[in-house]
Amino acid sequence: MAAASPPPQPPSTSKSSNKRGKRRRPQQDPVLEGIDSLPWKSSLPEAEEGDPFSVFAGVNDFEGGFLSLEEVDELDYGLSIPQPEKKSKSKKQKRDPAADGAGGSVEDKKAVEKKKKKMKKGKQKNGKLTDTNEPERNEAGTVDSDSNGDTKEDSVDETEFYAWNELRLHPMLMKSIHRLGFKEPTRIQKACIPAAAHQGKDVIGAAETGSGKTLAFGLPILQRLLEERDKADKLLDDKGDDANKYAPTGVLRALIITPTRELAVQVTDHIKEAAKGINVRVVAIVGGMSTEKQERLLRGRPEIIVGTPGRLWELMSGGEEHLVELHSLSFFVLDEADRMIENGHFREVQSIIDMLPMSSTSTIDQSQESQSCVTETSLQRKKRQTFVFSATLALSADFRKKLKRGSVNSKQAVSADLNSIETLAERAGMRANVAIVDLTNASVLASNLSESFVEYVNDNQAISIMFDQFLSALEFCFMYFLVNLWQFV
Ligand SMILES: Nc1ncnc2c1ncn2[C@@H]1O[C@H](COP(=O)(O)OP(=O)(O)OP(=O)(O)O)[C@@H](O)[C@H]1O
Repeated sequence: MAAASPPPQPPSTSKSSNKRGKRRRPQQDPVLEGIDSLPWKSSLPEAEEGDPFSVFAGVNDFEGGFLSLEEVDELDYGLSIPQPEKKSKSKKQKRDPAADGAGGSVEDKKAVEKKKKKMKKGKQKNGKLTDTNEPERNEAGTVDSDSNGDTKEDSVDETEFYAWNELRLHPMLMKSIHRLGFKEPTRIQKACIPAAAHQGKDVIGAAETGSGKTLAFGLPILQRLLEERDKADKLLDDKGDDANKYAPTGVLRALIITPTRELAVQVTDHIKEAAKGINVRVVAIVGGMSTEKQERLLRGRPEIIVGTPGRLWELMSGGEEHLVELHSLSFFVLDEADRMIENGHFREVQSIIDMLPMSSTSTIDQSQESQSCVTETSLQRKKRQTFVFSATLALSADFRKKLKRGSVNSKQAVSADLNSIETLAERAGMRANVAIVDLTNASVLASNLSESFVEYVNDNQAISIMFDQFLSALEFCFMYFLVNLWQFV
């Protein structure tokens, strides 16, 4: 018997990294030889002998290694793969310049600038109100907000923004507005912000799509968080650590529900833009994204969450800690409430609302109903504001009366008719002194009609015309009577 030939030895790896990418193939196959002759580059770092990383990366052409089998989501798992220091010039130039950000060559930076300008132009063409400094999205569809956000403030002429003065927004928010280049508040913002931010009222706001509703509720939320921080800072000397309770951190402060994923991401980005430079975390929780990733985001304990009803309810009913600790929730917002109802999200929204801590009288019932929800005092409940925004609105004449009766009573009363914005508002515990701002075409038309009627009645000339017409009619009747007198006789 012939002696068994020794197993083929793997080639040395220390000589050339270029060899790594090549698999050994039968030399006689010309096609494969051609493929092998291509200038393959290794996607993995060169393995050193004795390097424990080699186990994963593979030390040679035969072993492969785990990491060569699949793409590793570096961002998700926090795994950083060391890159070889040397990079060929041609590879650099091929990279997407927009992905490079701050680093990169001068050419790259120029390309980024060009791309940004192009994007801005495209957006402005889309009409409606335009955001002059709209941020770029990251791979998750949200905006990377940096901590300073100071881009344009230095060159801002503040007098151009005087229209915002009457809204008395926090200086940090005014900085954001300067940066965004919004010279004046939109009508819905002008009407809603004073009631929501300074009078602490609930708000029902209705205005057409693209009218600036997001900031109409977004700015009051940020305003309150900033005011609380200022207060806590002032009290720090007197009260020490106790001052922190005026500005609780690490708890959910605002829950915003939107009917679609796209809208949730859009609202998140918009609020993030306004919150740039303010240490407030805003996170989108929507269907279609990995649950693990969202759970990770929630572990960061963001103050503001924008989400779609389905995914939010899935996490809440599963007892997700950050989402069920609602004792410090100060804002509950239903955005595009009309679409929420149309899209058949009613049950989920209703379930979420039922998790919210309610009035002091119902606190016990409520805590029994929703197992994992932390209860609160009536004082805290008073502090929660409810905002309902919509593009259309139809409220019944006795809406305020219904609210006065209270959400606890109405809970049973409305259960039969679930399908209306009113019902959602009532159920969410909206207060009777709610500010109702209806700027929809229907309401504008109605008010215009009544105005013209009032004008007509008050106008002397119009009255005299009516009187003349009345006399002519009387005259006509009299003549008719005379002409036909013989018949009467
Ligand atoms: N005061 C303002 N001045 C100029 N542009 C503004 C102002 N407020 C908001 N915008 C811009 O107007 C656009 C529309 O705003 P927003 O998305 O809030 O409207 P919306 O009423 O919520 O619309 P939708 O019903 O589609 O959600 C956005 O690009 C936003 O950046």
